[in-house]
Amino acid sequence: MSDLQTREEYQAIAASLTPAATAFVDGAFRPARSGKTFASTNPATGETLAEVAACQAEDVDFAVRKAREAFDDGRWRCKAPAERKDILIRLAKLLHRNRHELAVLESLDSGKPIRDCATVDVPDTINTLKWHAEAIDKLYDQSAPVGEDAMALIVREPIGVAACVLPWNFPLMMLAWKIGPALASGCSVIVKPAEQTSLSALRVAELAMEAGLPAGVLNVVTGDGPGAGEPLGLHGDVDMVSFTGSTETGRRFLRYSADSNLKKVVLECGGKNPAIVTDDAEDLDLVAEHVTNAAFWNMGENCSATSRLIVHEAAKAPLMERILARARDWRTGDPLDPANHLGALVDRGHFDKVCGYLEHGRAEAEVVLGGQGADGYVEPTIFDAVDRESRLAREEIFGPVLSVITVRSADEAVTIANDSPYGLAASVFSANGKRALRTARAVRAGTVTVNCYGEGDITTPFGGYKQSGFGGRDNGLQAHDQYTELKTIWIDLSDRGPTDAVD
Ligand SMILES: NC(=O)C1=CN([C@@H]2O[C@H](COP(=O)(O)OP(=O)(O)OC[C@H]3O[C@@H](n4cnc5c(N)ncnc54)[C@H](OP(=O)(O)O)[C@@H]3O)[C@@H](O)[C@H]2O)C=CC1
Ligand SMILES: CCCCCC/C=C/C(=O)O
Repeated sequence: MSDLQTREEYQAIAASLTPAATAFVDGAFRPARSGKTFASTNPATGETLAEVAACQAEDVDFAVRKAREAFDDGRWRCKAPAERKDILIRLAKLLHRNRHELAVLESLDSGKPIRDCATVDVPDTINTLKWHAEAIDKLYDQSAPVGEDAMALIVREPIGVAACVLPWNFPLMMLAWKIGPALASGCSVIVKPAEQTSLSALRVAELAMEAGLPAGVLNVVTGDGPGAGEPLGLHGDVDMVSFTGSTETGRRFLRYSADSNLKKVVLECGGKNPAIVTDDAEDLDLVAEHVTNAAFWNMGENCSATSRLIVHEAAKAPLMERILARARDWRTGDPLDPANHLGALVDRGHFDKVCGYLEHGRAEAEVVLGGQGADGYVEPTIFDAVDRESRLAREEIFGPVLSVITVRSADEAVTIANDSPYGLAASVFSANGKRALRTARAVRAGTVTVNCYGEGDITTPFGGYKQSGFGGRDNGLQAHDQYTELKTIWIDLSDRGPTDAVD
């Protein structure tokens, strides 16, 4: 049964909110030392939701010190695994109890439609934390096959202080994708939310304390990239950074690491994700449903959104007819109205950027749907006859914009799909199983879905090839690799005495 409330109920929740807006460090809300703040606004109305602490290097330094103390004295990492599991499960339960409030906070702060916040973002956040919590006391270390005269243990240890730098498109979900495995691994964590969307992370940190997480283990430093993100990236006592955002900023984190302590860096960056539809694709209604969802869900503000439809000329006309029919049904408007599929884009700067692409597309390609933005909203837009070399075909737009490229063979489709600096996600639609799988293997992307579109789920690793990703994966048990080091402990079991020679 749907957990959705009515628009009026969501409005009442919104009116009752007084979101915390300072940093959260060592178990307490704290303003930035400078006293500076910045406004967090509701992109749908322009209204200021909160004045958020603008943390800078000195605040970051304090947070790192507190996170390090918490790590070193073992208040979290040395707890019995079952006890850590219980605390994180308590947190998941608290999130569930506060799910409507969290969904509204997320929608107000980001412009995302409440229907998605309530049915995808918040449930996925809860499930992610629960899943990693459940794993804590079920993961075993290993012993290497080194023979009778020794025993070699391969043990996982938490890496230390982990910095999680978040984007604004899935503030809660990306928080959970990172703090879930980081806390499960025993790390201390410092979260840097995107400046547009700090509020839900602060609420989660507060609820984590209520769940029993020791002070200093989960900290949130609010602020912008240069003010708070850069000092985190450059800090000599941060052991790793897990980043989701643009490829350009991801590159900066590699430089920060090189210029400081060679901290581990894991990047989940942009995408220009193709959906390949071959001439033998069957059930075009289903294909249309997947493509529409993949392109326009979350206003296309999704690194794994389908932004290129690469379709065989034989399947194109009937498919486009079906996609258009569906996309026309997607309503855009007030994010707090559960009837709307698309809300507002995250802020004016991003809206202007997407509108720049629309203007370019109107001049370079054929508009078959939408093509205009107004007052912070962009309706589903489809451009046909897109030149594969054009900006529409190559650049990440991060809006509800689908570019259609027509091909004459599956090989041509794969060549175009791979002709991108990105390699995050792709989908292939073909009724011929062999061809579908061959194509899936030929596309260079971290996730390829066959005859469907999806992001996978918590059990499957998520990340990209090429400039879409670096250094590791979110989700799945593989996510724990980000936040752990492997240690080999070698024990001599031989009869050799201490004076026996070793060759
Ligand atoms: N892969 C993905 O999921 C995402 C991709 N993008 C893409 O990136 C484009 C730009 O969006 P934008 O918000 O600027 O994304 P960014 O990659 O710049 O932001 C992601 C995170 O990095 C932080 N950051 C920004 N600059 C720096 C810096 N110099 N040093 C350290 N940290 C920094 C941001 O902080 P702050 O925002 O507070 O400045 C935010 O927390 C979008 O249009 C979209 O194409 C955006 C978001 C997510
Ligand atoms: C229902 C799962 C949606 C996952 C979206 C993942 C996107 C990540 C990103 O844009 O960074």
